[in-house]
Amino acid sequence: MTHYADGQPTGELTLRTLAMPADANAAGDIFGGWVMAQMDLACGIRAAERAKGRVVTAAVKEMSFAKPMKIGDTLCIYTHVSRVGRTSMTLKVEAWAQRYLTDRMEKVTDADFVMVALDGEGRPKPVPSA
Ligand SMILES: CC(=O)SCCNC(=O)CCNC(=O)[C@H](O)C(C)(C)COP(=O)(O)OP(=O)(O)OC[C@H]1O[C@@H](n2cnc3c(N)ncnc32)[C@H](O)[C@@H]1OP(=O)(O)O
Repeated sequence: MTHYADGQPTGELTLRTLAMPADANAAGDIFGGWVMAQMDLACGIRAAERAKGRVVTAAVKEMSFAKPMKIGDTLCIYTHVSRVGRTSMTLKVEAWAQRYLTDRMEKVTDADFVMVALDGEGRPKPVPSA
């Protein structure tokens, strides 16, 4: 049974992937930029589904890393669309590490991402009603 060390994740599980040696420094710690990139990918998936079309990342709000991610951990990204504006969507994003070969889940970081719906020419367009 999965053991969550930092409360329960918020939102839907949107992306899972494995942290590999190429994503780490010499000490085996995973680069923060790699974790951020996976969070961005998850937001792209979730926001495009909500917008029913092309989206782009407009802003990432404050982010700090509470715990390290290590080679072999499975990164689990949870997303929740917390606000829909005219053309923008705010997503609450949480990154959790499932520790290597265990059922222990620890929260690594979280942030708010602002995604904007775009038309074919790359201009902001209204997000359709759900
Ligand atoms: C540089 C890179 O490659 S970063 C990686 C990928 N990201 C990008 O390429 C995005 C580059 N940026 C852009 O294309 C543009 O700035 C856009 C599309 C995000 C916004 O275009 P703008 O002409 O500023 O559009 P506009 O002012 O109408 O804003 C659109 C929406 O985004 C919101 N928004 C724009 N910038 C921000 C921001 N920094 N923080 C929060 N919301 C923002 C606006 O509030 C608006 O929301 P609403 O329609 O729900 O009220």
